Amino acid sequence: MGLMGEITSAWSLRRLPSLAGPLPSFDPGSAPPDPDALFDRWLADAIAAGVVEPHAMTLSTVDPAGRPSARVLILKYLRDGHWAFASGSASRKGKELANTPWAALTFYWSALGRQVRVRGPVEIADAAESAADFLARSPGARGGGLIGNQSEPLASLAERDRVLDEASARACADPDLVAADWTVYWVVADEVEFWQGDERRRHVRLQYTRATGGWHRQLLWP
Ligand SMILES: Cc1cc2nc3c(=O)[nH]c(=O)nc-3n(C[C@H](O)[C@H](O)[C@H](O)COP(=O)(O)O)c2cc1C
Repeated sequence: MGLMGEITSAWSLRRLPSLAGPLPSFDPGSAPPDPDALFDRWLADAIAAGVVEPHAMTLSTVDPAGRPSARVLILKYLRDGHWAFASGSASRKGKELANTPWAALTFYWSALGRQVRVRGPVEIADAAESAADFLARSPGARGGGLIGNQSEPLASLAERDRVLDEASARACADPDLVAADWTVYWVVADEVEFWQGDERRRHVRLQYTRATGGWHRQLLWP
């Protein structure tokens, strides 16, 4: 092991507070029967608490050997237990999902001490839905998507800027141009867990699992 950084030393890390609060309480008895409704309520609370990018979430996927990788993405849609994000299918995540169409999503809103975990199989939206999502993006974001080589090695930042400028100009010139590999992915949740942290470590975990005709609710040990 090399020299440790001052802040990343075990001593310093232990001194950084976590779940210090004050944190809101969560009464699982008042939770709605449907996890989408509870997520909607918690997202509204996160926005009201001033959480920056409350719709950012960690997407976890696995490679063919079962090795996980994770990265942050934006939640694009939530409909009827289906959670969507958008990305290029040629990216690392796209390749991993093509091989193993399962994913986990994790939200964390530190101001509220709340975490939401979602897991399920992944379905690919039809081409029209992915195209509509792409066309709703800003010209700059469409330019990035048009390049279509996310996760590939890059020679230099100058090359990034040159190719991005050229692609953004194409996106501006043709507002109907759609990136060939742009894909909306739907995680069909079979599990959604709501975790409310507590300063005295009396955390509340409420897990919803998909059951025939609705959702089963279960408390879990924290
Ligand atoms: C706040 C935030 C939002 C992001 N949103 C997206 C997104 O919606 N789609 C996307 O493809 N990448 C997004 N990224 C970039 C990803 O984290 C990641 O770098 C990229 O998708 C490549 O991942 P991969 O190589 O595992 O495929 C976002 C990053 C951050 C920090």
